[in-house]
Amino acid sequence: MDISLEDIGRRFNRDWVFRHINYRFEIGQSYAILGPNGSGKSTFLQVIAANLVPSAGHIRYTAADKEIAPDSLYQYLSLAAPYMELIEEFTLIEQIRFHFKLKNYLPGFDEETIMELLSLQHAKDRQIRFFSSGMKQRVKLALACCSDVPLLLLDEPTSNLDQQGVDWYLNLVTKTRTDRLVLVCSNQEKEYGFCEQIINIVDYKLR
Ligand SMILES: Nc1ncnc2c1ncn2[C@@H]1O[C@H](COP(=O)(O)OP(=O)(O)OP(=O)(O)O)[C@@H](O)[C@H]1O
Repeated sequence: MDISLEDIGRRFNRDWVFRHINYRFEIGQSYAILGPNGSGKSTFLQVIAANLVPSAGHIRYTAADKEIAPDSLYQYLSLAAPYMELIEEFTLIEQIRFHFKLKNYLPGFDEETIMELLSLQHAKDRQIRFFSSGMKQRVKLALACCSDVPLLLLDEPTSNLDQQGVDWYLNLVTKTRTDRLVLVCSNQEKEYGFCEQIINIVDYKLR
């Protein structure tokens, strides 16, 4: 999966969040999207995920030399973000089974290994709405990272995680990022230290 940004911009009403971004994201690389609160990181990620259309420019998605239409992109990506909700009424096992009806498991993972990875076997039949915010964050990250898709999008991946959770996330992402394109929106070094490339969204404001 490669993504080419051709002079893209996004505005809300008359305010440009970012403009004139020309960039190429390549498979096998991890990219950190940096910027302070409100600078446009999440908006940028939503545009890349084709959940928002760019207000200017074009995005080209290619996988195995074939162009992918933006409305098919959802099949190629997984996303973990604070604004992405789990299904609160589901039990943990129902949530996992539901997710993996829509996406395949990354090779080497299945229902059992994900449950082990989460260390939540005791909470298998508990509804998600009774989980702590840190437990929910671990579930979101495990579902996203263990899905067999070439594009992995992580927005503030360590939100609600304690130090042990941060180490758990780093271990998970190290195990699962090989041969994929990974984008991490962040303003905390601890969550993007593994990224080979850095993009500052503030470099693309009001130019
Ligand atoms: N749907 C919307 N309508 C209008 N303005 C919006 C909308 N979504 C975001 N914005 C504005 O776009 C700007 C960028 O917001 P965004 O959430 O992308 O920033 P961010 O860098 O991800 O912030 P944070 O680090 O706080 O999550 C902000 O000024 C925000 O108010």
